[in-house]
Amino acid sequence: MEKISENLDLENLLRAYQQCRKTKELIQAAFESAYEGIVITDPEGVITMINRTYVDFLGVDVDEVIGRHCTEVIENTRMHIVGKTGEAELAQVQRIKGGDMIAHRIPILRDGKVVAVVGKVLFQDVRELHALSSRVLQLQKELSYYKDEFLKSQGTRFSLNDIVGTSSRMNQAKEVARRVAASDTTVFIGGESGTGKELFAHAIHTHSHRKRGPFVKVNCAAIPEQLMESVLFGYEEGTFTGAVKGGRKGKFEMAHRGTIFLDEIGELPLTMQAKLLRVLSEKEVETVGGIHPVKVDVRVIAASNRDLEQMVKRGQFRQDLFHRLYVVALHIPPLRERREDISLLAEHLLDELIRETGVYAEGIDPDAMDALLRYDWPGNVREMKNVLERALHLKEGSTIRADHLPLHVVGGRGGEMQHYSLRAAVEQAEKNTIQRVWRLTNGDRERTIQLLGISKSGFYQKMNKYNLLKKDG
Ligand SMILES: Nc1ncnc2c1ncn2[C@@H]1O[C@H](COP(=O)(O)OP(=O)(O)OP(=O)(O)O)[C@@H](O)[C@H]1O
Repeated sequence: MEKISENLDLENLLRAYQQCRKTKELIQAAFESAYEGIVITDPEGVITMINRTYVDFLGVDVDEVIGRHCTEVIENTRMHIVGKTGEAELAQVQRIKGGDMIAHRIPILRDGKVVAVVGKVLFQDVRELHALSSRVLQLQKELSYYKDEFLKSQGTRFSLNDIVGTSSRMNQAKEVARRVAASDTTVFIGGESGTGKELFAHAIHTHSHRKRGPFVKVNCAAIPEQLMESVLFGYEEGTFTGAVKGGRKGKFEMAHRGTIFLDEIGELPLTMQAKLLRVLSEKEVETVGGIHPVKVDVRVIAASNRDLEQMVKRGQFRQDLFHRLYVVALHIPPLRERREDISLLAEHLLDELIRETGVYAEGIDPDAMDALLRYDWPGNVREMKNVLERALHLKEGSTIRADHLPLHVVGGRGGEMQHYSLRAAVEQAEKNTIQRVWRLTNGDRERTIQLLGISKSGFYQKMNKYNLLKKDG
């Protein structure tokens, strides 16, 4: 009986020993293959183990260093100190072989007493850490750049907050846009050219539940009639000469789970209007040359600066499509009907232009602002942006002045129709030129007369006429 239990004990012991050996081998392998340098000492600092990474780095042999005190092998080590204090030292900078290392020193405690100290050199040099962290920063920058580009390509760049304007008409339009954004209704945006219809379409998409989906813009006026169907609905491979291999997705499919913005919808030919109506009612598209219709989940926003109602009356626009599109109609008022927004817009656009062009301007002087406020802006916000861009490049000083603005903008003062008068335009040009040369020569009369190529008497006559002597002389 005793013999049997002795055998069993021995067998258990053997199994436990084998298990221990296996574990030790695993630990050894992990220890040796570690990228960091690892050293283990006893509480006094005598090295008991050291891995290959560390000895290779130190340029010593393992056998040479085992049993030696850590201070004899490793510069600036504190393993023996941690052995005494029993307190871990983490992420400490330790200079070894002329480089700054990051070191961890961890005491191993048993029954409250230090039995060993494990030291780890995490990076071979702090510079590596710096390099790594600057690489991470670089990658973060790249990531945010690509995120931004992605959002731009998805068209989700503008929100209602980016639409400048605090006039009651503009606030009303923004409020309607905010309300319709939440639903999936088709929206028609009307308004003169350059009033910000596209901006509103973007903002509605951004405020809708489709914001993570694509925003696809189609300029109906820019697509040749014969290509329109394949551009909007796509085509199958081999449908026509020049067709891309594998076919091509149409704009509707591209906008799946997002928004399609049909700009200048008034320019859509009648044949295409019928096809568009079908897509809107069936929610599926038929690709050119395709057999089966494709289901699409798309919200439609359409815009036009033309009076669609009039077009319906004249038989140029389908009545049924008109009603489909006019579920909600949003009208963006022209700038001349919300003059309160002009100065805010001008300042906003100038800031935007400074960022875009890199040309700096301090601001717009009161005279120039006065001209902007009086002008009728037939081209609306887009025209204002063009006028300011031109002024930004023309200006010699730091602010935008009236004489940097086009004649028809400045000439608009003092009467609605004045800018149509040739005499007024010529006079304005004369005045601007004299003023500019006068400033350029710092008020040097002789030089001004010479540069303008006029007589002395002619000069005084014009200076008086335009009231320039009192102002500048
Ligand atoms: N309220 C606004 N705030 C800031 N920028 C604006 C505003 N309205 C228009 N813009 C800017 O003016 C320019 C023209 O706007 P947008 O293209 O949206 O006009 P649109 O009505 O769609 O013109 P079109 O009918 O010619 O297509 C753009 O650069 C746009 O960013």
